[in-house]
Amino acid sequence: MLTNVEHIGIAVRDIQISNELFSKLLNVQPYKSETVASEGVTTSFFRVNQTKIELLEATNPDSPIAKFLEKKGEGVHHIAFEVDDIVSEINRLKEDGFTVLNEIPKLGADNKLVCFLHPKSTNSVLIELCQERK
Ligand SMILES: CC[C@H](C(=O)O)C(=O)SCCNC(=O)CCNC(=O)[C@H](O)C(C)(C)COP(=O)(O)OP(=O)(O)OC[C@H]1O[C@@H](n2cnc3c(N)ncnc32)[C@H](O)[C@@H]1OP(=O)(O)O
Ligand SMILES: [Co+2]
Repeated sequence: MLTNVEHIGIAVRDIQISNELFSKLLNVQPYKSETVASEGVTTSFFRVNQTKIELLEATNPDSPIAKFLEKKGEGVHHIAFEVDDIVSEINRLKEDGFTVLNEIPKLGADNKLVCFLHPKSTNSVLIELCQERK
């Protein structure tokens, strides 16, 4: 079951500049900055009531964020949903015809296990599923 929008991922060129912009916009400071080497990203997280904004800067040219920036520029990159049981959600979504990019959940930021659905199977919106790591 997808329970809520866990975060909205936004691709940015310079996370320091964007941290300042979003701190002003949201009137709150980021509560965390974290590099996820396996994804080639540095992130910062802002809490906005029950959801979060995740800013993402590429740490190398092969990063998905670098490719996204090249192709589409800065902007909304993905929507992440919280799930109670990521493995059963992966199985359900596969059965329902969605393309799961990593069938084995991987370590995400902010103490989550994550997977992604290919945008080609979700009306061109990159979807991430996140389960809190126990
Ligand atoms: C895990 C840490 C953190 C967290 O929250 O915990 C993160 O969120 S990390 C976020 C970065 N990691 C990822 O995005 C992993 C999943 N993404 C991928 O595997 C790729 O980026 C993929 C498959 C979505 C796209 O790969 P690539 O860019 O190499 O392929 P194409 O250029 O051929 O794109 C295929 C097709 O998809 C469109 N596209 C690409 N990215 C997006 C996007 N973010 N939203 C919507 N659509 C996207 C791209 O334009 C192509 O469409 P086409 O019509 O052919 O142009
Ligand atoms: Co994310």
